[in-house]
Amino acid sequence: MSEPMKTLPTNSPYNPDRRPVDVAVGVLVCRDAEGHEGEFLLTSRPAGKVYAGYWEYPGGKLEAGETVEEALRRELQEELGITIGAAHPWKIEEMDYPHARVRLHFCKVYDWQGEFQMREQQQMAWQTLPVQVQPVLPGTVPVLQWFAAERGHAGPTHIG
Ligand SMILES: Nc1nc2c([nH]c(=O)n2[C@H]2C[C@H](O)[C@@H](COP(=O)(O)OP(=O)(O)OP(=O)(O)O)O2)c(=O)[nH]1
Repeated sequence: MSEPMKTLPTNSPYNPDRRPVDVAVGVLVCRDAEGHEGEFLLTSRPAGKVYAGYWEYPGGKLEAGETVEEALRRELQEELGITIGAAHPWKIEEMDYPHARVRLHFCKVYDWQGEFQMREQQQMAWQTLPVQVQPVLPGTVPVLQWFAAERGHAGPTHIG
């Protein structure tokens, strides 16, 4: 008699078929009068979350029925106290972490209103290449490489 087929839980890190969780990520970028892009915002992951203290772009998981832009607007209001203008879809990247498989929807944001408030006791840092804060979340590294390609930046994208 054949063995019964063993199935892994959908979210098991050992299950290659586990479904990715969609995450809306905001890349806030400053532009000069000519439209050239400069500093971008990184925030540290709050205590109590996986990868606490690692630097990333602000954002979070989509809730049921939300679009990426709606989720981003909600997350940045909740985490930073700012109201964003348009979110410009930039890149989509999947990352397979031990804790979850995520599909990251990176959007550039050029306009926002309000004072920044660290509502989750996180830290914020305006950065350019090479990024000086560390450690950087693995899912953040590709973004720095996209910036490097756009900006013709040679050499390391971050320290550490
Ligand atoms: N916010 C954000 N998350 C990222 C980035 N890169 C990256 O791999 N991730 C991963 C880390 C997490 O596994 C996931 C985001 O989940 P999260 O826990 O921060 O989202 P959330 O704010 O909705 O958290 P929670 O309500 O479930 O506590 O995406 C990034 O640049 N920004």
